[in-house]
Amino acid sequence: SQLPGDSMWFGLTLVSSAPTSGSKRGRTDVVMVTPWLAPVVWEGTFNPNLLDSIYKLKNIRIAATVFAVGKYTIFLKNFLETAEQHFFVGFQVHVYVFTDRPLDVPQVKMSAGRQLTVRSVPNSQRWQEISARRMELIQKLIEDNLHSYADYIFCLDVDSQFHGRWGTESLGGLVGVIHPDDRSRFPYERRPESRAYVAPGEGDFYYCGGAFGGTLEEVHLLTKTCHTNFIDDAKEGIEAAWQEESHLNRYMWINKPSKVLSPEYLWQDFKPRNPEVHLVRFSGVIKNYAAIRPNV
Ligand SMILES: CC(=O)N[C@H]1[C@@H](OP(=O)(O)OP(=O)(O)OC[C@H]2O[C@@H](n3ccc(=O)[nH]c3=O)[C@H](O)[C@@H]2O)O[C@H](CO)[C@H](O)[C@@H]1O
Ligand SMILES: [Mn+2]
Repeated sequence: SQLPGDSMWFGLTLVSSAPTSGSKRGRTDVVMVTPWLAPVVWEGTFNPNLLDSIYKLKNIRIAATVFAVGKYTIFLKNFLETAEQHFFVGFQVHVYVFTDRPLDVPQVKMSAGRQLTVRSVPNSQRWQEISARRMELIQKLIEDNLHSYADYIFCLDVDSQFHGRWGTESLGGLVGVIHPDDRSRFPYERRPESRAYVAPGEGDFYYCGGAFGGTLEEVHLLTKTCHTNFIDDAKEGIEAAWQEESHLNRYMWINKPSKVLSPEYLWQDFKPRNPEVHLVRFSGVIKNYAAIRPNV
């Protein structure tokens, strides 16, 4: 069977007229590849139909984790409904909702091939702990034989919604999302005592804690390492500036992601769209921190 491609891509055009400026598939205004040769995914740099047809043949299964502890259950409905519209549409998707309020998980109609599982987790009096503990629980989920049910996994913040396609173009071994804020505004953990330490001048991108993924093996190693380092830090009385996000950034500095997703994959609703962002696919919703978090 023939794959829906763009024949211009094949043959000698690779040499003479590489599809960059002006073409559907290429951008000159943004970085499209990292210095370690991982693609950076932007709208206009890939052919969605071609990618889908490749992965359809592989019959892939995608797991997604989302945590809704305490009042954060209010975000679930919108998250799940928009995921139905935009997240790996047409593929096998298994969403794992972690919550302390299973009765508050809304009934959202899911298409064939898609399902939802609720897992109970304890509450906590500190949002920092709720956020950080995700690493341990994702690690355990993968260890609990997730290999029988999924090939790839994405771990997402619940206080967010989909607006545009998030699909096969995002697949890779280890996948990070570039934070929408200027890196200088989001410092890495700078205390050398912390296992999340990133020295001045180090760091490639500042990655989001609110979205990452990859193969089960890679995400298992990431979550296990971040969890262990977070706990070992805690034993010495230190908590990284942005909890597990700091540890994730340290991890991805040492272990380079094989694919990097542009800030299209986690924008913020309160933030005006930057000109290089042609499409917001997923974004954090505006929230009243004081009203929904258990502590300030
Ligand atoms: C967009 C983004 O990259 N956000 C990251 C950022 O802040 P955020 O301000 O986005 O953190 P947040 O309040 O959304 O907490 C992260 C996540 O933890 C869960 N949660 C949190 C509190 C609570 O009471 N109940 C609950 O369920 C929920 O899934 C939430 O989405 O920094 C955090 C670490 O400090 C995390 O790394 C977040 O992923
Ligand atoms: Mn969030």
